[in-house]
Amino acid sequence: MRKIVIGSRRSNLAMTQTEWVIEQLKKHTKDYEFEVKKIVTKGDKILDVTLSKVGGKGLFVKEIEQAMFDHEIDMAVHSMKDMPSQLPEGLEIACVPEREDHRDAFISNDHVQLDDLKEGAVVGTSSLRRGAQILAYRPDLKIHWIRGNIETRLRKLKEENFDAIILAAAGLKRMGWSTELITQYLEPEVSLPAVGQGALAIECRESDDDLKELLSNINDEYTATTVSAERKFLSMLEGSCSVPIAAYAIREGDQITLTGLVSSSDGKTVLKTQSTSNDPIQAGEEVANELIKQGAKDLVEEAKKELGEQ
Ligand SMILES: NCc1[nH]cc(CCC(=O)O)c1CC(=O)O
Repeated sequence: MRKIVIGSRRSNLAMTQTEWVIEQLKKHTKDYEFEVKKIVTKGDKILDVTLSKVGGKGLFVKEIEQAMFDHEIDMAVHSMKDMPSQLPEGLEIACVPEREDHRDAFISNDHVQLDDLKEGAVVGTSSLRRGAQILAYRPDLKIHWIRGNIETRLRKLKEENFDAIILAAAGLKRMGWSTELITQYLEPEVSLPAVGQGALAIECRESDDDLKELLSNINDEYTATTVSAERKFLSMLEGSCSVPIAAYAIREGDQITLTGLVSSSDGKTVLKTQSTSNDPIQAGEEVANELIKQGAKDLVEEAKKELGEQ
């Protein structure tokens, strides 16, 4: 009997996601045992600055990937949206289970709806993407940065000077938190989600054929296809963790429709477009190329310059 060692970040969300994957895998096999090994990543240690300033996405996965190369662990369960678009040689996303809710969740004190927040109200988020889209929708609001895990942010909403915060609905649902906590779901028309939001990425060594076969049992075709369109879009806008970027794809029949967005942090310039194709990669390329034509790379360059100056 082979033992599969799974690396996980230590946060409650990461552990819950890892335990969920183990439960799913156990439905398909009795030939494996599973062990979870907690790994602290740089992203878990740096909590006082916005992610874009400390190096963006790779932060939550690097140490975990190293442990895979070192055979200390065999696989890892990540939030898809924390995954860089390029994986290191030798590792792969072996499966993508069914996506949880893709939407952002708006949570306010006293359950005041976004449209009803008083002028100048303060919304807490650590995401450039959420901040920019909220400002595009309600330019009068103030965005204040808030970091920490889900529990910390909910506590800060009550204890600090925030009128509302925005979190991924998926995280709250996975953790089994009451959805009554959520004042309002923000549909993609208001807040287009992060690439891969609500989906998981299960990563392992490319050479581990037995494990890959086991993992294929919990792959969800629909999620894998739509997320691949979103990630192709992301990969074509390099350096984009310094700029608000969002994408969400759906599939109807064999047609994939991808919506992509790149904007300035203040929400004043928003580039957004949509493309439909039966090939997710083509949809990703078309949306990226159209936004590049509209000036997306200039927005990325401007944002990088601003970050450098701070
Ligand atoms: N960046 C942190 C992170 N990574 C994944 C989730 C939530 C779950 C998901 O989107 O899959 C969160 C928290 C949040 O954005 O509120």
